[in-house]
Amino acid sequence: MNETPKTNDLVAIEGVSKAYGPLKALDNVSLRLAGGQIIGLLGPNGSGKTTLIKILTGLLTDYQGSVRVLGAPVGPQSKAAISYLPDRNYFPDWMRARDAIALFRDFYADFSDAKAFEMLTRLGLSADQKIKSMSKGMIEKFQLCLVMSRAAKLYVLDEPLAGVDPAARDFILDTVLTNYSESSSILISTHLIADVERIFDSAIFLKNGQIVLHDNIDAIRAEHGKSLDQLFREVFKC
Ligand SMILES: Nc1ncnc2c1ncn2[C@@H]1O[C@H](COP(=O)(O)OP(=O)(O)OP(=O)(O)O)[C@@H](O)[C@H]1O
Repeated sequence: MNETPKTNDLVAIEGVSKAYGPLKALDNVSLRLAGGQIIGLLGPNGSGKTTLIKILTGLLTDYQGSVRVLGAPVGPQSKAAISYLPDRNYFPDWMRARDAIALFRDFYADFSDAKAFEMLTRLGLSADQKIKSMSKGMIEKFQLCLVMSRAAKLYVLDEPLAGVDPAARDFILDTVLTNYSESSSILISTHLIADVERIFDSAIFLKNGQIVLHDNIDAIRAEHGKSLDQLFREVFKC
C-alpha cells in the first residue's frame, strides 16, 4: 500500500486516519484511484465509507494523513473536479427541481442544464415539482440528475440507489453510464452490490476503517470464483 504516488493518479490517499473520540472510523488508509474507472466502495454499516467520502470531498477536515486529488490537496481545485452525491437530501423546502438546476448552473462551470432537463425527462420527473413533495426515491433520482450533469473528473456517489425501486435501478445505472465521460471516474458506495456490480471496474472492501481488499473486478472473480456480492457476504458474515 505504500507505493510511490503516480502523477496520473486521480486520487492519492496516504495514511489517512480519522477518530471520533476513542473510535477509529478510518485507520491508516492508503489508496490510489486512477482515471476512467468505476469503483465500488463497499463495507458493512459503520465501516468508514461515508467518513472516507467526506474527507475526499472536503466536508471533513480534521484527520491525519494526506489526500490529493489531481495532485493537489483537498480545496477549491479538488471540489471543482469532484461531483458529489451525498447520502441525504440538502434542498430547502421551497425549491422546485428547476430552481435547483438553476442553482447548479450558477454554481458549477461544468454543469449542463440541457443535460439535467433531458435526464429529468428520461427518469420521469417534472421540473416544476417541489423537491419537498417528491418521494425518497424520486429525490435520489433527481439528485443523481444534478450530479451527473456536471462534466467532473470524479463522481462520488454515496448510496445512490437506496430508495429506488428494483425495476428502476438498471435504468438509472444505464443513465449514469451514458452520462459520464470515460476519462472520468465514479466512486460508488452502496449496499446493493448485486444490482450494481455489473458496472464496477474495481472494488474496495472497508472493514473497521481499514482496506481489506482493493482489486480489479475480473481479478477478484477469477481469484475467488464468485460474484462480488457472494464474496462480500462471506467476508462480512455476521
Ligand atoms: N459525527 C460522528 N460522530 C461520532 N461518530 C461518528 C460520526 N460519524 C461517523 N461516526 C462513526 O464512525 C464510524 C464510521 O461511520 P461511517 O458513517 O463512515 O460508516 P459507513 O461505512 O458509511 O456506514 P453505513 O454503511 O451505515 O452508512 C461508525 O462507527 C460511526 O458510528
